[in-house]
Amino acid sequence: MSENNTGVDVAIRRVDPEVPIPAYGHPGDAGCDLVTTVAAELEPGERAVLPTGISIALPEGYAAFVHPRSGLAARCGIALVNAPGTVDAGYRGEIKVIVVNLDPRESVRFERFDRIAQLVVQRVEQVRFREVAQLPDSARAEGGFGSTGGHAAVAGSGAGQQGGNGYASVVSDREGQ
Ligand SMILES: O=c1ccn([C@H]2C[C@H](O)[C@@H](COP(=O)(O)OP(=O)(O)OP(=O)(O)O)O2)c(=O)[nH]1
Ligand SMILES: [Mg+2]
Repeated sequence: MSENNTGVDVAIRRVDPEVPIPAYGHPGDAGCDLVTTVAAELEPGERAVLPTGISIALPEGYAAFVHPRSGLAARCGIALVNAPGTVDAGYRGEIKVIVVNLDPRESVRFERFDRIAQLVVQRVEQVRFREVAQLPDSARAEGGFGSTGGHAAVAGSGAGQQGGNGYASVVSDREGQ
């Protein structure tokens, strides 16, 4: 593990006194790994909220994002339900990681202090929304959701209700949830 002598100071408190302070694996890495402080076994399709043993105080104008680890995703099918999880600058609680086992057959076991996710700290802006009757023109305009083409075929996508872009559309009437 390399020392991080540059960058932004972030106050960290160990909720679990034995947890290692997160560190960047290599100079220039974007994320530092988070561990679980509890052992857990996830059956296929099961999810869990795992504690990391740390809380932090980010400076205003920053947020931290809890990202998946690609090795766990590729080897075991572990994903984060809410990826990337957002840690607000004002949050002083313990950072938690919402993992899910997407492997259709194998269960996955984590031991205490296994690395389960990575934390990426970034500057963020708060904006002022200024309502207008018409938005300024742009090259993309309202194109989205595959408008540039070249996407993979979806098996069975011929059936069901289709939007103008060829994707089945799911319309929810559950507003404001
Ligand atoms: O993966 C995550 C996501 C969030 N949090 C913490 C930090 C964050 O500041 C707080 C709230 O997260 P979020 O805003 O995503 O959740 P919410 O469901 O909107 O809760 P709230 O109403 O408290 O904002 O929970 C985590 O520890 N891990
Ligand atoms: Mg929120």
